[in-house]
Amino acid sequence: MKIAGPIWALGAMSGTSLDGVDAALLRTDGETITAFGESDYRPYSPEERAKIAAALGQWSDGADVAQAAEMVETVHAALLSRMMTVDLEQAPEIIGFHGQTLAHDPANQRTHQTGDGALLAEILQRTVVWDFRTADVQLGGQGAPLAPFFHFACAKYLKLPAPTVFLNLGGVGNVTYVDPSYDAPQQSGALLAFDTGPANAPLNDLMQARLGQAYDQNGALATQGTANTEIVTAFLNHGYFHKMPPKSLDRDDFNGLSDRVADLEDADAAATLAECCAAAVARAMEHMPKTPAQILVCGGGRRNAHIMARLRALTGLRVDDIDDHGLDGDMLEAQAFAYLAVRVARGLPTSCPSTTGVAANVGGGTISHP
Ligand SMILES: Nc1ncnc2c1ncn2[C@@H]1O[C@H](COP(=O)(O)OP(=O)(O)OP(=O)(O)O)[C@@H](O)[C@H]1O
Ligand SMILES: CC(=O)N[C@H]1[C@@H]2OC[C@@H](O2)[C@@H](O)[C@@H]1O[C@H](C)C(=O)O
Repeated sequence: MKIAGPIWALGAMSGTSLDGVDAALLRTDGETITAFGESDYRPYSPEERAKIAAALGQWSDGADVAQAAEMVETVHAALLSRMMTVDLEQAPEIIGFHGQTLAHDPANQRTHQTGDGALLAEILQRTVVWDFRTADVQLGGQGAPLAPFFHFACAKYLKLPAPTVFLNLGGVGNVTYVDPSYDAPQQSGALLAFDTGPANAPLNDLMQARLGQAYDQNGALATQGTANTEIVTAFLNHGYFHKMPPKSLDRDDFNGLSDRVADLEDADAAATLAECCAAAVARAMEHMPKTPAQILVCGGGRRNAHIMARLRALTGLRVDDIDDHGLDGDMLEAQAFAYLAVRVARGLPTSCPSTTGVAANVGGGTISHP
């Protein structure tokens, strides 16, 4: 498809915290953000979440994966078709569909996002770009994170005057260092991106197992506890923290962490897991090329006041909720896949050596027309 100027694009992301699907409209030419549009969120029911959980870690199309795929496709089809008519002035010409990551193993050049974008193109009668990560891992990259090119565009949109770190606190945490003095994201020095470590996933698992709650609302439980320093120190000795970036994680790479807090009281266990999340981010800051002016936090974890306070204490930096700068911190990932869809359609790169460690710039993504 020919893209001569800015168009409306619709992006959808089903993240590693398994909470639901975000969808957002963005007007862009794949380089500059022209306007942010409507957005919506469709939470997964406990039964739907259980279907994904049953398929996590699987690579082949057995019964669990087939059930998860069908559910992910059905939920996306309903949400995206609603979004396509939410405002006719924002009718999208293209859709970026991430799908749901079930497994991620870049060392063996494989990553698995479930959900069939070709099927969605048929159902929605619109061009769908999907399978964004495979090309990158096949060329030796991490296949993640992919939001960094969009973070670069956001830095330009916000006219940020100095290097800034975008921090996403989802199930897993990831950072993008952006130097906005560069002209394009793929220029050497413009970006450095990688996953920091586990963020909300272990805390969510703890809350679900012990209290039947989806997450520690506002960090209320963690605030009442004391972090166990021995466990945090052992956590920081994990091999992942000794690797140089770019590097990425699977949701369950730190599964053992839950066992380590098994003997702690609820509040102390929550405080320990929150501390691990914040300490991993603080460790990540040691890799930044220059001290950033600020950390702008997006993703649901920015609502955990306890984690935000610990980030400020451990990094000594200004740590802001990105909403305070006029963006919607819940929708950055969905917007990112809208943005990346347009880039793929234009043949522009979506990752580069400093964002995924790939050997050369890559434009990942499969394009399916209806
Ligand atoms: N009010 C809140 N207080 C504390 N934590 C919250 C709050 N709201 C959301 N969260 C946390 O944020 C999580 C959702 O974050 P988000 O939607 O950014 O994750 P995701 O997109 O699934 O993950 P990823 O970025 O890893 O793909 C919830 O599972 C919860 O842990
Ligand atoms: C393999 C995979 O799905 N990774 C996710 C996950 O969730 C957060 C972090 O780990 C990040 O690396 C990535 O998602 C975001 C959207 C990204 O690619 O930028």
